[in-house]
Amino acid sequence: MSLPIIDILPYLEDDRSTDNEAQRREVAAKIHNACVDYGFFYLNISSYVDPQEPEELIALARQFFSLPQEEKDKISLRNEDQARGYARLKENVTNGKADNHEGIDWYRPVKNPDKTKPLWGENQWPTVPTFREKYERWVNKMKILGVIVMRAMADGLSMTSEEREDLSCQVDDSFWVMRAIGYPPLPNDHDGFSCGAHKDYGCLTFLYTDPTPAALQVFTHKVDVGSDVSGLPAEQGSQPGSWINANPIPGCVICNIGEMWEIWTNGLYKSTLHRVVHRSMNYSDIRIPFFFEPNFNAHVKPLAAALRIQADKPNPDGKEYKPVVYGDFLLNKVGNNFSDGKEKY
Ligand SMILES: O=C(O)CCC(=O)C(=O)O
Ligand SMILES: [Fe+2]
Repeated sequence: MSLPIIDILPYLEDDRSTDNEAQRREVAAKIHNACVDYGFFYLNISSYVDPQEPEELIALARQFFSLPQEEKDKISLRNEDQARGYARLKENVTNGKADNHEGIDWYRPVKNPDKTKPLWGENQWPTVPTFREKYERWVNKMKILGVIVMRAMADGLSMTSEEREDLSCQVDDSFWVMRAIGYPPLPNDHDGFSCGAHKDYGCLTFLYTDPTPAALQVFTHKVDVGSDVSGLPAEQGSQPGSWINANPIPGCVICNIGEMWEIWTNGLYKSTLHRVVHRSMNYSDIRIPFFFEPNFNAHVKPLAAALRIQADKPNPDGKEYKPVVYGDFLLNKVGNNFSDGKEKY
């Protein structure tokens, strides 16, 4: 069983011929179905980026992670707002357990930075030559891709042009996050995870990775797919379903939706649990997710278009989704992610 593969090409083209319209409708429908069924899909972006470009980013991150610890600590997030910068191995915590990874996070720059305020500091960059310019170029491309995929998703929900405009105003100044992660292999007798099961909290994640297989695992509610993952703790509580591997596919990023999409669609699209287990190899697995998020002050609430769909087919779990301001939701989340918890704020 593999997640759907969707080529974004028709949404990149400027021509609005009848052919292109039909292709766009097909892409929008595929994304809609993937979001209802899995909350995850492969997005083929080979006509949007040169495949060499993300490979260079992986090589640059590998170069940084192989530096001596004290070099890496020079850009520690502890110098800044506790979020922007380098986090050592096991400094990040998911579900109360230390993750077996190190990483660097960069967020959308803010006006009047103040590192005493959560998330409001400045980004820190490795001195590895060309690192910053190449990552910044990728961030710009992924931001544009985010807007393009949002347009396709609005079409997939049959939104009116006014509704589309209203949604695009919630993401036109995305409070994005770029992350480079290094996962050293888990020791064979280790019962934990490289990154514990979690949902992403924002809007859209575009994940590019080195070719290491069997690292990212995705939880699917479908019970009729044989799980290709065994011998690990359940982590999903009592929910029925299976964990499946999401191996990298050349030319694609792995795309998943975060909790904001769950609210926008009143639970029609589910933000999906995923986790990383990297073992049995003798090298670090390098992975570079980009998180396309709503604006910091976006008011996120169930969209009329999703409620129209649900009028025919109500949300089976009957849960009521409450509106949130994205920035407030984010501040609450990041406070929970590091070893010393909320106290640092
Ligand atoms: O490294 C991966 O494959 C996934 C990382 C991830 O889920 C995250 O950073 O939110
Ligand atoms: Fe994630």
